[in-house]
Amino acid sequence: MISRLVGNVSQKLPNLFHRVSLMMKPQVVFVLGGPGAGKGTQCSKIVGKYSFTHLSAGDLLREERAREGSEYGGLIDTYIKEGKIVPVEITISLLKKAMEDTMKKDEQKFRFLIDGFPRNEDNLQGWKKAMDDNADVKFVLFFDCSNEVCINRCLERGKNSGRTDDNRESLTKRIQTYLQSTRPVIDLYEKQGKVRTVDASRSVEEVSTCSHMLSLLLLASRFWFKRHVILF
Ligand SMILES: Nc1ccn([C@H]2C[C@H](O)[C@@H](COP(=O)(O)OP(=O)(O)OP(=O)(O)O)O2)c(=O)n1
Ligand SMILES: Nc1nc2c(ncn2[C@@H]2O[C@H](COP(=O)(O)OP(=O)(O)O)[C@@H](O)[C@H]2O)c(=O)[nH]1
Ligand SMILES: [Mg+2]
Repeated sequence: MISRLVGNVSQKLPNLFHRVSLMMKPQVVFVLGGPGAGKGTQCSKIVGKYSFTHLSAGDLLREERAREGSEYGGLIDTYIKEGKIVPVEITISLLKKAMEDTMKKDEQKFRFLIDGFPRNEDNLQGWKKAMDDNADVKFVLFFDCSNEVCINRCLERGKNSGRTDDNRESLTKRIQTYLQSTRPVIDLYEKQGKVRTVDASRSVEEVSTCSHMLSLLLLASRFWFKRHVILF
């Protein structure tokens, strides 16, 4: 009986191992805050200091919009101009690919700052479905400042950014989307004790040297170790 069982298992093992592979498990910080709160600026500075890879959901969507032959270009364009959030299936596939490509190139690059995601309930559910088992969300870095500061910064940025949404009309909608859709996501993580708030109303220099933020990231880059997930 036992030998028959062992025989059966050993016959199946090569097949099983053939299909099993190990993948690095990304360690993730979500970076959230209003439009113009400084997410992109501060992420670039963090990347210069610590071993994180910065992925901006907005940048990935803009790249996809510009990619020749993209089947989603038109849809992304409309959503961005309207200040609405693109359906998560598109955003998550771009994020997943960017993470996989980064880790394939360099095994040590498993710590990610994901900026501008999850922005609404749809984003959150999409992440849970596709990524909850495949990545660890360590905390949410929340750049907090008033709507007025956000709007003024984006209008200032709009003078040179060439972005189709840095104008008053799009900004009014973006702020509304932020308040109605993104704040509830931040509140949800707050209830789980996962939000680390940074006062983003100060100067770029002051925010980037904020000791609270730096100590969190220093700890992360020293003590988050490489982990694997088994894929069948
Ligand atoms: N998860 C996301 C992130 C972004 N976007 C789209 C809608 C956003 O209005 C636009 C720009 O996002 P960015 O994060 O690049 O924009 P900002 O950095 O200016 O921040 P914010 O949109 O918070 O304004 O991209 C989206 O649909 N889904
Ligand atoms: N005062 C101040 N301005 C900032 C800060 N971070 C960014 N900015 C300015 O605000 C604008 C928006 O910054 P960005 O990083 O694109 O914000 P995001 O929309 O949150 O990604 C830029 O033009 C920056 O020059 C900050 O910490 N303090
Ligand atoms: Mg940005």
